[in-house]
Amino acid sequence: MALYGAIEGGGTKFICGVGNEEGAILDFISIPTTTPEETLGQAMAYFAGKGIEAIGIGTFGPIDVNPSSPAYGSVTKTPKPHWSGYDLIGHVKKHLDLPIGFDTDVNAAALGETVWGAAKGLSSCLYLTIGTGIGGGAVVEGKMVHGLTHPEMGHISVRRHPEDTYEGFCPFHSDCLEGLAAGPAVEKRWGKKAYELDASHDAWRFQSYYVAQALVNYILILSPEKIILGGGVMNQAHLFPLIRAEVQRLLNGYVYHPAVLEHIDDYIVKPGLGDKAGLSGALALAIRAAEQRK
Ligand SMILES: Nc1ncnc2c1ncn2[C@@H]1O[C@H](COP(=O)(O)OP(=O)(O)OP(=O)(O)O)[C@@H](O)[C@H]1O
Ligand SMILES: [Zn+2]
Repeated sequence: MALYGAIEGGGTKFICGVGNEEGAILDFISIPTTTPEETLGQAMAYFAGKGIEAIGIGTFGPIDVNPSSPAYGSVTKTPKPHWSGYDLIGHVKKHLDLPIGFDTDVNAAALGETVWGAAKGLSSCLYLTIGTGIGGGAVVEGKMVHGLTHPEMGHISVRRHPEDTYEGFCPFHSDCLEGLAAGPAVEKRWGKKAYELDASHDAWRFQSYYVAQALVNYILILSPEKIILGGGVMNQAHLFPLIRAEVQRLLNGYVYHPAVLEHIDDYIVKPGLGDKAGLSGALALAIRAAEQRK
């Protein structure tokens, strides 16, 4: 069976793996994210001699995902030191003469989930990660959503909880969704690590208030057939029922579909691919890139 390379590029680590078209990850390594040359140098050394047919890259952004743009495949303007403007695809091409699939980590994860995971068999799904930041990706009618650039679902505006006095930490918008509900916001607001807050803590009432508002907006705009919530903060599994109930409260019967009205436990779910959603998504990107070359 043919082998494919996958890279999940994150702010703290790059995970590189080799898998097959059944979605099996046969091997992977984790490389710390330092400078682009150092990190990608190690990644390219890993793939050398592995016999892969194509490579998929799902990465943190913002990135240029427009194939007709001169900067396609590069990181665009980011506050992250060393990475602004870096040509990721250019680096990979110097080492591997293969079809390359390229997208955001979250668009890749959404794709992987529709191919092998919780949204298998569906033509749409939304994947939201709530970690150090908040990022969302979506597949609609079988394709990742792109436009002017790529979606930036973490930075939407949400209504403030009336009891919340925390100013928010987003350097661009202060109290956007990410500024109020990513892991660092929870920790700064309460002065404790998120995993130290027990299930009855007010933190989770605030958290579900914000995340549910975001999901309601995504539901109303994109109408995804499945919503998948990943990222470190969602390890707090008790958030799922809180978020589902709040989504139903906010929609108030308006989206008249059994998925939302009756089967919401099966509509807003954790990743079917677990902590491999991003890497499997990159694998799915590689397979798509190989198919498009044919
Ligand atoms: N068990 C947990 N409970 C609550 N919060 C957690 C838990 N584990 C990690 N977090 C929080 O999640 C954040 C890290 O998220 P994650 O593990 O998804 O890493 P990440 O890849 O750096 O995030 P990002 O996708 O934004 O780059 C931290 O703010 C951390 O406090
Ligand atoms: Zn923001």
